[in-house]
Amino acid sequence: MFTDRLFEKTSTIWEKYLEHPFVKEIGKGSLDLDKFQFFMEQDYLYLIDYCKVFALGSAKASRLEVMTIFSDLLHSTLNEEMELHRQYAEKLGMTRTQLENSTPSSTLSAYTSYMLQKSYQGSEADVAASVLACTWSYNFIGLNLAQTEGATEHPFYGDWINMYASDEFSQLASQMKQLMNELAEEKPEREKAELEAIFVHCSKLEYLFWDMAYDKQMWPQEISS
Ligand SMILES: Cc1ncc(CO)c(N)n1
Repeated sequence: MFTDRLFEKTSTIWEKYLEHPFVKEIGKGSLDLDKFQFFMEQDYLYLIDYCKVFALGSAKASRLEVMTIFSDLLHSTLNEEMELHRQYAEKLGMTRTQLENSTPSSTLSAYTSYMLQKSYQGSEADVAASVLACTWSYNFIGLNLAQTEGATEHPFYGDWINMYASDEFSQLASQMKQLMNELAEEKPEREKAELEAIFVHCSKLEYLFWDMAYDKQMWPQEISS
């Protein structure tokens, strides 16, 4: 299957997610709150653009079935995944307005600009390739962290792990994989290679996003005003 090929191609990068200190410290429950807060602020902005990408998928869908998958993902991201961020923001003493108006980091811009550009320009298959690494890798990480002793019961980070390891989120990830397989099946090798390149690029950007969060990377000090 096409997604097996994608997984093989990115397995080294994906293994590195699990070794990343940000991910490991969420699992241990020891991650500094300020790093997590920075991550959630950037991730909320990320999810706003991610929703737009799903909307583009719906607009470009050739069949109602595909339109439904993209719109279901849009709906659950807006109402379930982003609700997790709103709840964490409340615990961290942030208002919704603050959450929506954070300054986008350079890594965030690089990531969402890339997904949006591929999705505006390309077909429904390009949209699927642009979002697949996101949905799938968070489920991969969530399921992995859920195996760590006590991680899902952690009073602060447990909710985050439970969201991405949940049956509902696993269902969304497998729907996306299935859709990618269906859409790639009929494509010539040249187009498959293009879809693979999008997936690899997004997988690398996912790694950069963990790095950005752990180091709370914004713009260089001298140009950040
Ligand atoms: C950066 C990033 N990738 C993927 C997901 C999963 O939806 C997320 N919340 N944030």
